[in-house]
Amino acid sequence: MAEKGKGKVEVFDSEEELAVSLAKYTSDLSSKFTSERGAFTVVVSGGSLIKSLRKLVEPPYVDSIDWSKWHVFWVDERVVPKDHDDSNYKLAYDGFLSKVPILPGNVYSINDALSAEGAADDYETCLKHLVKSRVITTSDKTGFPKFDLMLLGMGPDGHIASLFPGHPLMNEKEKWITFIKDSPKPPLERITFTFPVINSSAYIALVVAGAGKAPVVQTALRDSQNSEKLPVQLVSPEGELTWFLDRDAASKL
Ligand SMILES: O=C(O)[C@H](O)[C@@H](O)[C@H](O)[C@H](O)COP(=O)(O)O
Repeated sequence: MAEKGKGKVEVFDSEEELAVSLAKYTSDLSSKFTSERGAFTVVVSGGSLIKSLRKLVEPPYVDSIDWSKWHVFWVDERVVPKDHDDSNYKLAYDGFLSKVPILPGNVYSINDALSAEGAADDYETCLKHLVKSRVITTSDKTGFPKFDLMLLGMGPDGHIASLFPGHPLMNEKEKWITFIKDSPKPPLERITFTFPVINSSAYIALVVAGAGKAPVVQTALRDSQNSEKLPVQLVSPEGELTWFLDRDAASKL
């Protein structure tokens, strides 16, 4: 099922099948970017996405992917110590990163000794260095950093990253990374990529499973008339957008 302007929509009978297909998609893009430019920049969210990446750490992908070329980033991170249960770094490390030979120096986690403002600035500075050294490419169109692949979850309210419905951060046009101190989803303090960076991506996968998200999937993919757009409706990458939905999440389409 293809939806003009809203990306490609893939619906799977189960979350298990979704996870199998997501692993193949990610592995294919890893091969493409690794051979084209010797690096693969991958941005992950927190939440249930990490569990849906579980097939990547199993054969055949665990052995066939050239993990040494991966550079891993977080689209959003909670401002907590890295060993805290709320940390998106810890979630990804425990469920994914600790199981594959990605170089520790290629894992770009938040500086957890800083305030939210400080951590956002520090992360943006880190990205600027990586753009300079061409690990991260730049969009010719927007001048913002262009990541090879963003793997994003979506909340039941339609938020992506830490960009929440109706929040002024949705309108940030200049900063690459910003911070929030009044997140409606706990914990309160987070840093997040902004829309200009998210939408400069070469590939974005929106990974959504479960019946609880069916109403917002319906709004995002069927109802373009609502005047105030949800964050997920503003995801519109320069490159390709693919929705990975399980049957429950797609049940209202
Ligand atoms: O820090 C976070 O909360 C996550 O990074 C967030 O952006 C996540 O992707 C969505 O909230 C969806 O989370 P679920 O998949 O768990 O609903």
